[in-house]
Amino acid sequence: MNKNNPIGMIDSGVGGLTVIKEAQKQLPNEQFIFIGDTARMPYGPRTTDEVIAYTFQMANYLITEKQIKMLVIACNTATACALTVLQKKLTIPVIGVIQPGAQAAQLATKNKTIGIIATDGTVNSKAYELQIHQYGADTKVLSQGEPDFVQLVEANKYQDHATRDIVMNHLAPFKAAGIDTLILGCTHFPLLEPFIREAVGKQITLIDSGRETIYAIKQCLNKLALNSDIKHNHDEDIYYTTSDSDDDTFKVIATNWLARIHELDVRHLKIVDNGTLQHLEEISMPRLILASNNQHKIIEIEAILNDIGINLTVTPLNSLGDSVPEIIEDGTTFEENATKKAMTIAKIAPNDYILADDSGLSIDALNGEPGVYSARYAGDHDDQANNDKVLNKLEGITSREAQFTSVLVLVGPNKPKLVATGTVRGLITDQRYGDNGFGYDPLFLVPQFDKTFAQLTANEKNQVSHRGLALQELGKHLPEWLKGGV
Ligand SMILES: O=c1[nH]c(=O)c2ncn([C@@H]3O[C@H](COP(=O)(O)OP(=O)(O)OP(=O)(O)O)[C@@H](O)[C@H]3O)c2[nH]1
Ligand SMILES: [Mg+2]
Repeated sequence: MNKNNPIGMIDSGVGGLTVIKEAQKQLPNEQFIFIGDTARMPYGPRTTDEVIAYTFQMANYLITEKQIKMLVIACNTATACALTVLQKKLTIPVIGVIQPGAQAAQLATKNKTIGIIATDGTVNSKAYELQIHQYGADTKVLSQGEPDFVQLVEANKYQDHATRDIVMNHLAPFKAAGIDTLILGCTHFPLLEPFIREAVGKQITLIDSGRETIYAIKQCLNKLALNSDIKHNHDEDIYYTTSDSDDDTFKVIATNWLARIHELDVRHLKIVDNGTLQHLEEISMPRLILASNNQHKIIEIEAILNDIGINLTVTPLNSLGDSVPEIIEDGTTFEENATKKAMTIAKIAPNDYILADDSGLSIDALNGEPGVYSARYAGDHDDQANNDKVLNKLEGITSREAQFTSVLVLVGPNKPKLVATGTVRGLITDQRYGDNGFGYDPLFLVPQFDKTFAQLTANEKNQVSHRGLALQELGKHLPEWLKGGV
């Protein structure tokens, strides 16, 4: 499991945003991908089987499409119904909100009397009681279902005056009940915290289960050495909803509640008949990052991919901005270097496909030189000096045979690396011919055309070049590779 992969978080709707908000504050290095199942909320009145099924669907999407390293169920009802089942079936760690909230409440209570407000589903499951009693069997627990609170928050009425009156009314019994600690046992409820606080009084400790869950996430990351070592900017977090794409209530609440400077990346997931979740654009267009700083190569690769019908959005490396680390090409083979390029970029873009090319010219009479040193044979990417060095070294030598090699390495989320090689044989001329192409192109004569690469059009070069052949080879294995996983 790659520790730089994102953490998935799921909820029935906007409630989990209270957990995300705390997580964004306390875990600056992690990237979060959130799903709010707004199309099927509220979960409170649903059957256990339904909640388990929905929770699995979201978990499956996040695991297969987003390669999450950990799942947080930021919903009390879903935790009560599905946590144990998910923990058994999934291979990644799964964390719920109930145990951390129960533990914090047990630590906070002095008079051993704890109140809980939650959805009916959570209250009926008795999940909090069970947990609380694990830490102290004699603690008195008073639970109250508050399904209306969820609806008020989801309808973006959590700051309304009328909502305040409802909260004051509903929570009045707790004042008389002698509790000293109240668990907000639904992740929607922290949005109502000011009203809840007013209703129960200052002396009562409010436990926000979601906030307590952050400690559990931290502990788990530490224990499994899964802390991301890249500082993810939380503006990269993605928020999915399952309701209609033109319903922007979620975005309004999320923008207001999370108060982030950049516009939130809110996307829509379609629920397909069999319960699978799909993001249509993401399905048709996975991103392919070309891990190369060589613009000539990028242009060639884009043109060839287009030619052979590989329909992916190609992202050049330089569009990733400052986050791209330096890649030291100290391998002894083209494959080693190409792998290094691909893996370095995969670390900063774990959810994308990455294609790297390492290539070079190998001259028979020079024992394969310049080979992996092609880019820096005489001077670093100094084509003029590199060409001169080749011509000088071959002066008086009649054997002019040479070969270009391109080794491509493709990596992708949860995929083994795919390697494809292309080679083209030719002759080194005694002077430069032609102006097209780059690198050693003016010295590399292709017998079939009796022209150097630099005298061929881009299209002609791509038909026979090492890079063109390597990409054709890659294309052959691509459909199978895209289907498979590690
Ligand atoms: O005349 C050429 N026609 C080609 O078609 C070609 N392909 C590779 N080369 C040479 O080999 C080096 C690769 O080195 P290389 O794989 O490290 O690439 P690079 O450093 O240029 O870019 P990057 O992909 O590493 O960012 C390049 O710089 C060139 O000198 C070529 N020369
Ligand atoms: Mg290079």
